[in-house]
Amino acid sequence: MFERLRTLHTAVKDRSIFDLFQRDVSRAEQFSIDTDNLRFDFSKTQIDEDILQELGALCKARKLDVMRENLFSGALINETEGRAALHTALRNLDGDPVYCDGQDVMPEVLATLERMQAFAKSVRSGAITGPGGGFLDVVNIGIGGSDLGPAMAALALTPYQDGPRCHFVSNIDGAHITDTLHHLDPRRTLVIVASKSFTTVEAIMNAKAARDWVLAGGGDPAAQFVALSTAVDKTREFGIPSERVFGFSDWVGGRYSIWGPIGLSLMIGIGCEDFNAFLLGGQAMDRHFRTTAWSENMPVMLALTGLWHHQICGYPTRAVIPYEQRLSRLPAYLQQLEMESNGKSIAMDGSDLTEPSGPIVWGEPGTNAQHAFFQLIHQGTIVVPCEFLVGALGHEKDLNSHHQLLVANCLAQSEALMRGRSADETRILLQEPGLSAVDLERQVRHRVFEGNRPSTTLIYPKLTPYILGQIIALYEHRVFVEGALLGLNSYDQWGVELGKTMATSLVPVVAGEIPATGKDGSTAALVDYVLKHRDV
Ligand SMILES: O=P(O)(O)OC[C@H]1O[C@](O)(CO)[C@@H](O)[C@@H]1O
Repeated sequence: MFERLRTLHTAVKDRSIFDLFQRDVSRAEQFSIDTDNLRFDFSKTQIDEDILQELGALCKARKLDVMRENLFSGALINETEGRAALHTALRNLDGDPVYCDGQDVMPEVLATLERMQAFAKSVRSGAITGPGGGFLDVVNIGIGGSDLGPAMAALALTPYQDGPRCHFVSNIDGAHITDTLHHLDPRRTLVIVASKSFTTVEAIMNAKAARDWVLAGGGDPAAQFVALSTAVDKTREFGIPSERVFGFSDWVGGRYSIWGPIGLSLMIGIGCEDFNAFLLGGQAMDRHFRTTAWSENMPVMLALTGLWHHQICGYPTRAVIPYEQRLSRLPAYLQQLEMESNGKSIAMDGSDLTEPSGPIVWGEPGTNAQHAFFQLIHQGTIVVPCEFLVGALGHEKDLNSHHQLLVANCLAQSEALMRGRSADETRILLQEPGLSAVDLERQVRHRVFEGNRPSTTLIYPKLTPYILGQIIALYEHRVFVEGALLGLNSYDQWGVELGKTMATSLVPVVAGEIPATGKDGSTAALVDYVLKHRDV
């Protein structure tokens, strides 16, 4: 499918990216995309005009415009589950009709949003309280898409946090809920049980533990529990009153759900106005994605740059490095968004995928990452394309020099990765009296940077709710484009099922209730180890 692109890659792979800038003074402008004060710069890559043309031809051949329209218009693009993928409707604040199965989904979306707003306002104002008084803390219990989105965004938007403190419990490891609830007041804590299916064992088990904690502390679960789910019958069984349940439809995928009820903790933390700004940012990116030609379309170019590096150049992973401490959960969020969506080996039509699926995505915030794994990124034998994110301004006005140093570091990394440092340049730096020629040469070899390592930079004015909304929607659409070009379904996740089933069957084995009969030698020996060490 990508033969012509591979031929182009072979032709250009050894040329100097840095030289491309010498030859074309407009390269930075030409290979950057702006929308609504966000800039995506992909000029520090090997992509040139010919490659762009070919990538554009690929979009055309794959009928990306038709598929894009299917996404927005509620077609059942999640074919293996017979569902639409309509998360964009959750931020369609104008309420223009969006039809799914012949029904306009917008009246219900907007009504739920209004209910969420009324509830969030009452919690924030103290009109709704726990038995001990106004809520001081909100604990969101959920995992995967029912955790990563609000947890990532609540941290990202800390400067806007002016409501009760938000906490997130996801792991089945009892340490997570224990350490979270430890300092909280069981009579003044609001517990939000977030689970699309309301069957996920981690969410339900932690919710039960939280309920026990509330009861033991003299609280009242009926007044302190809220559920966010598509499974209203199951929330009822759990004992959560229907007026405290915020439902959504199955056309919202877990990892795309932060825009609706799953975002309730965020809404309570930052307030309705800022949450609205977050939705507006997402909506602005939707409009841009839906209406802009490929060559000027930010999500498309982000996806195509990723496709160029992974599927064509063969770089197995991509590092996401936000120079923004508050985006430290973004890499984890993107790992679910990208790898759960596009980590597939079967195409939509049931055939084997003929091209590599989506890449491994990983990362940490800068500058910390520089002092950890950047050695490998600069001098290792594996090329890791880096995706930098940075804001022109920080929120800490009195620490402006910190921010300048942060930005300088971000720009320095992408420059250093591209330019490298030659042996001659290194030799000059190392010259010192008394250093023998042999020692000098030995040192030089270790200190040379071959450079020519690609990176992109997403730069924004300042991390506001609106900008965060733009960024998250940008990445969502990038996943859609990559999935569409590969011909796979980005909206199911069957690959997470097997491990869940096996865990269920192993519970009585690990509890020592039944023997490990039929298990492989390694699993049986590990169970044996656990049973022997249980009382230590
Ligand atoms: O919201 P739920 O139904 O509890 O699911 C949580 C997460 O589990 C997954 O199904 C994967 O196991 C994710 O797709 C989802 O976000």
